Amino acid sequence: MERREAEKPIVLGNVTVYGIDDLEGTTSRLNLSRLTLAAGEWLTVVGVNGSGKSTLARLLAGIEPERMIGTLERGFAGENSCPIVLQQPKAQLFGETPREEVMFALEWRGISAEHILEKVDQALHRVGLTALADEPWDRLSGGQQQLAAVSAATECDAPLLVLDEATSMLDEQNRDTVLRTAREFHARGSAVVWVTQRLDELEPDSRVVAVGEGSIIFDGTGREFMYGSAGDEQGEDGPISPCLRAGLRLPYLAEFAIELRRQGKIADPLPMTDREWRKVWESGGIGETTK
Ligand SMILES: Nc1ncnc2c1ncn2[C@@H]1O[C@H](COP(=O)(O)OP(=O)(O)OP(=O)(O)O)[C@@H](O)[C@H]1O
Repeated sequence: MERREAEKPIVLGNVTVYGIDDLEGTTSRLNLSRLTLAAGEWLTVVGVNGSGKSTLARLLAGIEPERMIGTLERGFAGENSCPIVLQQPKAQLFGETPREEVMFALEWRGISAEHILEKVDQALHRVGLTALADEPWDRLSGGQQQLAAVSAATECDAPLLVLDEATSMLDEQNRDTVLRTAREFHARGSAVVWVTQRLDELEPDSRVVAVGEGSIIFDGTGREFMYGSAGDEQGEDGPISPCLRAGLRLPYLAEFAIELRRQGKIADPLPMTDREWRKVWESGGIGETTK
């Protein structure tokens, strides 16, 4: 790909994705006027069940549904569709076992035969699947299949990786492993689309898009999504949280931060991370807390 093309964003313009029989009707699965994704960006997509997250994630990965109108410029992602980890991993697995799955990914990446076996072992070890490497899929749990799919997808050398609720079947430890693996992939310069229902996975300064009833209802930082900003509709206690507008429940600690702000005990920017909360406790919970 030419250098200039590799720097262009993905752009979705005036996109509507229709449901099964309603191309002539008024309902749609997704309807947005414009959304861009820059090379190397990390984008978290949130929203309630059925809001359109997966439809959006697939589009960003380059998988165009049949009943779609609008434009999809692939920019830095190029013409090929990108690796995507689906909520139900079994639908996407090519190989018969975790080892085969990762091996195919490495072959696709063009890794030479002499290095492949060692790299497959390392990849499976990273996600804790060494002992299950040669087991057929029906002897693995849904979560273990999800780990194999993540392991294969992150071994690819792609400009974009899409993970659609890739931790939905995982316990806390494996969820951390997958999040870390995705962050390492991102640190190598690729863009990542991370679809989640778990608001504790949001980073304060990272971009979040919220989807509601097929529309983009928020596009800003994680902190703005949680706590609102000056430009948002104001309630009695400050800005109304876009998280609530998206129909999602605020995490307990976020509710607590808003209550402390209401009581005048802490000020914006409200804390989100463990480190920021620690500063609140250390400062006695009053005044400028997160800077
Ligand atoms: N293949 C399809 N054909 C027609 N409609 C579909 C198809 N897949 C999904 N839908 C509908 O499109 C809407 C958005 O679905 P989508 O899977 O994008 O939502 P989601 O936010 O990812 O949901 P969840 O969190 O439950 O996975 C839903 O109303 C769903 O019923």
